Amino acid sequence: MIEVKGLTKHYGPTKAVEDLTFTVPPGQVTGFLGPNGAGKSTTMRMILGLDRPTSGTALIQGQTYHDLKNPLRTVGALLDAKWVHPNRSARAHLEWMAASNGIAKSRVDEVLRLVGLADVAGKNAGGFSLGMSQRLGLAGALLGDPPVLLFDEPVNGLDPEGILWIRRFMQRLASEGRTVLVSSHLLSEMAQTAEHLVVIGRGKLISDSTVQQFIDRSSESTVRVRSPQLDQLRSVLTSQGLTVREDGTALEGPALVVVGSTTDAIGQAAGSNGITLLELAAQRGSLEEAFMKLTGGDVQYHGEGVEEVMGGAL
Ligand SMILES: Nc1ncnc2c1ncn2[C@@H]1O[C@H](COP(=O)(O)OP(=O)(O)OP(=O)(O)O)[C@@H](O)[C@H]1O
Repeated sequence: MIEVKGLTKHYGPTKAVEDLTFTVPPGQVTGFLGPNGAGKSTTMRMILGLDRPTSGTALIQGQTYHDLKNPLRTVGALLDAKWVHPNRSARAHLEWMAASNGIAKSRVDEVLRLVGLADVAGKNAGGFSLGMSQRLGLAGALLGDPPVLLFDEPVNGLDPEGILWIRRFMQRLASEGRTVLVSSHLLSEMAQTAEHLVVIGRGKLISDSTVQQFIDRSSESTVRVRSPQLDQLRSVLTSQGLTVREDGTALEGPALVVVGSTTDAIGQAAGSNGITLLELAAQRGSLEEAFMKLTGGDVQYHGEGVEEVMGGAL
């Protein structure tokens, strides 16, 4: 379990992380989501004792990182896959890590097998593709068989096969009862990977819920309706207290968009008032819209490029 309480980090005038409080429970993948510059890496670095908080605390299994007696046996992390020594083989790299942390050499072959690198264990890690480097990073994180794992943007730059592999691997680690925190700026990716979602923007907590709750709460459900008696239908619906908008995008003729109702309720209301319906369709806001709506005001890089940053991300 990871417990973050009032965590704050200021770099001069930059408030990278501001009073963050959330808990990462074991047994499920928790997505840590936010646009670029939201403060995800800074938060993870503070959890791992690599950055000192301005205030607040981050506990791993009830202790700060610095108080852990056997850090590698308690928490594993994948922050930057390319930090391995370029002239070392994958096995030599892991053996060096194991030796400096009092971990048995036999564990090295175990983790190489776990991440599917057993066949290339003797090859220079410097020549590894990004996907293989990520696997080696994972092997390093798993050396101490830790109950807590942190991954910072692990699928960045990977091909679809690599993404699928990492996603399944994280889910497997969680199903073994481990605490898995994985950061991403991709809501669509997190929706397929995580069960629990902590969303931040500009260093502040925006949402802490299940992925489904986040989607349900933030993406607006509407019903689109067409009728030859549109004015009559509008007054019936507004008299029931519903919010009704014109649908300007309709090619087939005028249509209404009704907020906060269901196709059943609207169909009944139309029927009991003798109104003919030509179309009655439930519409769900997309995940992308939900994320934009919630973090839109919190995107750090306004102005030029924001379309690219967000559009490319989602
Ligand atoms: N060492 C530092 N010195 C000054 N400012 C920093 C430092 N590290 C991070 N920041 C600033 O803190 C903010 C949060 O950065 P951080 O890297 O944690 O965000 P992030 O959500 O991980 O984004 P990304 O996905 O782009 O890495 C940004 O404004 C960043 O410029």
